Amino acid sequence: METLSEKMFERSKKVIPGGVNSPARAFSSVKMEPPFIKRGDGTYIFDEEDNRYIDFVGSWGPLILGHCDKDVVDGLHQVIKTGTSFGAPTAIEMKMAELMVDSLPNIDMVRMVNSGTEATMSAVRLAKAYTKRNKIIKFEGNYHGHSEGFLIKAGSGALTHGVPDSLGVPAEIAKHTLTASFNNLESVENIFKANPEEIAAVIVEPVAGNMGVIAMEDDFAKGLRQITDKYGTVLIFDEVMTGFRVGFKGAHELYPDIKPDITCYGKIIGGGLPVGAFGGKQQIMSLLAPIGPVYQAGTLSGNPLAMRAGYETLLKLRNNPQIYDKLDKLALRLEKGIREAAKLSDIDITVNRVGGMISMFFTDKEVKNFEDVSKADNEQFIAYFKEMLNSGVYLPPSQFESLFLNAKMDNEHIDFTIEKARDAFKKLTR
Ligand SMILES: Cc1ncc(COP(=O)(O)O)c(C=O)c1O
Ligand SMILES: N[C@H](C=O)CCC(=O)O
Repeated sequence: METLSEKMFERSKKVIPGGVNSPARAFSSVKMEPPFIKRGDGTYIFDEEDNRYIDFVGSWGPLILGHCDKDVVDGLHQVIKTGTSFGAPTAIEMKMAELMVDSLPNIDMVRMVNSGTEATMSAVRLAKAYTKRNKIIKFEGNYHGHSEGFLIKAGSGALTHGVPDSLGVPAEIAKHTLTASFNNLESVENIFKANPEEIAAVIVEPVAGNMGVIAMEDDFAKGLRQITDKYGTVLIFDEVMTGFRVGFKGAHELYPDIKPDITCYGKIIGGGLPVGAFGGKQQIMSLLAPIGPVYQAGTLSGNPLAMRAGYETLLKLRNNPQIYDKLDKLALRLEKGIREAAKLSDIDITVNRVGGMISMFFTDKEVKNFEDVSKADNEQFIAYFKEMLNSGVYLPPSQFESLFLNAKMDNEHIDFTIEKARDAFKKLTR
């Protein structure tokens, strides 16, 4: 018999391309149909049939406090009674910007937008204006949203669905995006040598999460700063995923000596509502309209609901730094448990982890860049994913994505997941 989710998917597909509003959630990557999610509660989500899953997707990163955190929900209730949007300056935008500027090194000013895509797109425009150059360097397998200049050898859904170069991106635009290999400084140096006066920005996910989790190696990070300084190029950290996730100060905590010129945010800073932001040095940010010549705008930018949800989330994270220790410990427990479980069944896996971000590749090789990622066995992943889902563990439907732990999780959730992984691995070997 057809499930409610199957019925809804059929219905949605008639009116929404592919039945989804973002390809990553279509589940075609794992050759199945997605459950429709009805509600969330703490660490769990429930589908239309009321099946309960431990949620390791967390809306793809924003829900570090889990679903329906009381402070976030209370804050939203207060806001909603007083109006949802004004298209005018508000106190909560000011407080949110102050909180970010006070908390984060390297951010003198910040501009709010509505998505990570808008943040990275605007950051690059700013870098191009600042340097009066047209080209950027991005890394193979890194994902910076879906604006034209970024859909070149991109990660996430673009990678999972095998369309790294989207149709509709004109060659004249694509030619300004040069791609280098992550954790391979030589590949960056070669591009600079060939285009010494042309590179406006290098944009990087400091901990890549969109080809699975891969951290920048220290020398690579240092080298990026040195080479961008040498050529007068803007260094952009895309912390849409890692911001307030791998530590309260995001990647700044992992690479304290590397000071990016612009940093992009999204996900966690909206507490589950649509948001993005980019910030950096005053001399660069001052180029933005209305004080400067770089136009950037948004009807709903800084809207009170997203700002309040984000503000409550950041306040809670700032006031409870033990959350990060907890996430780290839980993720370590998961990492060890998964490794042991795979070993029991002689399954080759490599687990990469940074704090509460973790991913697992079906390969026995070290995974340091996109080339390594592409050697992982996808058929095995698909079989594993299905087993886990059927056992009540909701993982991202691609091994090229990160799992996200949340603050409502505890050892019990992790041990349950490990037990289910052990069963799944056993079935893979049969
Ligand atoms: C690192 C990174 N940058 C940018 C984006 C784009 O953000 P959004 O989906 O909010 O447009 C994402 C996620 O989608 C991301 O993970
Ligand atoms: N990997 C993407 C963002 O981090 C997944 C979210 C999406 O594009 O729907």
